[in-house]
Amino acid sequence: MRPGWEDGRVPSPFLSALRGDRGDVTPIWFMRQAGRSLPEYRASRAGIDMLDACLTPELAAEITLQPVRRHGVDAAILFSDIVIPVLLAGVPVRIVPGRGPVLDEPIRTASDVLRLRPIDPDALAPIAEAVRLAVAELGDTPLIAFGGAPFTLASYLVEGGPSKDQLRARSMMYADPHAWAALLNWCADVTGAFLRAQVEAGAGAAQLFDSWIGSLSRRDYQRRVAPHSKRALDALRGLDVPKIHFGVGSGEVLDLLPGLGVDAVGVDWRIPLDEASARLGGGVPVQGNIDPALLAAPWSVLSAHLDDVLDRGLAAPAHVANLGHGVPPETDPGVLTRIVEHVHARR
Ligand SMILES: Cc1c2[nH]c(c1CCC(=O)O)Cc1[nH]c(c(CCC(=O)O)c1C)Cc1[nH]c(c(CCC(=O)O)c1C)Cc1[nH]c(c(C)c1CCC(=O)O)C2
Repeated sequence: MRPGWEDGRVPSPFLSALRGDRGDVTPIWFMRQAGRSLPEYRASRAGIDMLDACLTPELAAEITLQPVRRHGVDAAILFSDIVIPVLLAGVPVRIVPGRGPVLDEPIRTASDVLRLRPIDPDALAPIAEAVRLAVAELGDTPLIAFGGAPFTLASYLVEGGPSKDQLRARSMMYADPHAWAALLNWCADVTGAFLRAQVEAGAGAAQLFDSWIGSLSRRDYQRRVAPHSKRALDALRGLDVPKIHFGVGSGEVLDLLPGLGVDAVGVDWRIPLDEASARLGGGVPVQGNIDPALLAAPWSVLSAHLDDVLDRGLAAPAHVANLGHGVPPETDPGVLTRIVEHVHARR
């Protein structure tokens, strides 16, 4: 009998791929699959603030399930946000539609950092409950836990909102290295607690998102950021789930990422997967890297791109198909369903 079949459950192609086993079918899910591209999401969210929705377990679970029902993807990802643990640790943050997380009082000085408090584990109860509700409905489809990497979180905290090149955050790294290290440790600990709560409640895999990693030099990433990302992932110590690192613009640091202790690496659209796999040393499962810009292209153009991504993904031990970044809100959801069918039909 094949391992994993003993208990009568079908082994998940997604979890197998993260462990390095290439099955008959390439698994697929989409970053930001739960969101504005879905009419059922817009209906569920009508009149409800984004962060309130994340903290309402029944609603968060329902939104988590929507893309699985509609597209037949191989994994769900919890409907939540990277700033939820920041909010639950008592830092006022809101999400401005069309912009992203905003803080009216950014964290910029050593004394701002000193005022940050650890997260109270009880505050994570609504997250754990949302995970339990979603997992109960998902059956054999695994749920992905996620968190924001310390650098991406710190960038929002220091800048007070989204920024072009994270200059203020990168300046703090040199202007006050001690405050910087303390801030990144705090971010690692809150995001680590968020990840751990999701996995303890039943998530089957975990992904760390470092959306702003591409603004860092290799040297700064290695010395002043990567140890904190590792600290966040180390919060999952003792829990047997595969871990994925995803960063936007991470090409120059790709080879450093397996050193964080992850099982698989997500790749954005900028470098082809065969090149990414070579940079990773050839032994690491990859995830990605359909260019979101092609979602609006004619199907012949998009499907040729999908085939190219799948062919190049063969260079790695295993491949989880995904976009190179999140689903744009204006995406036609029918295109996403068609991509899932196309990827699943290829052998
Ligand atoms: C940087 C970042 C954030 N949040 C996240 C990241 C890392 C990944 C990335 O780079 O995209 C992570 C995130 N945010 C959300 C998820 C849910 C799971 C999923 O992928 O489906 C995940 C994994 C829901 C969300 N998070 C957000 C939405 C949109 C809220 C809405 O519908 O109004 C969703 C579905 C809000 C949000 N939150 C954030 C931004 C930039 C925005 C977009 C603001 C906007 O364009 O309106 C911060």
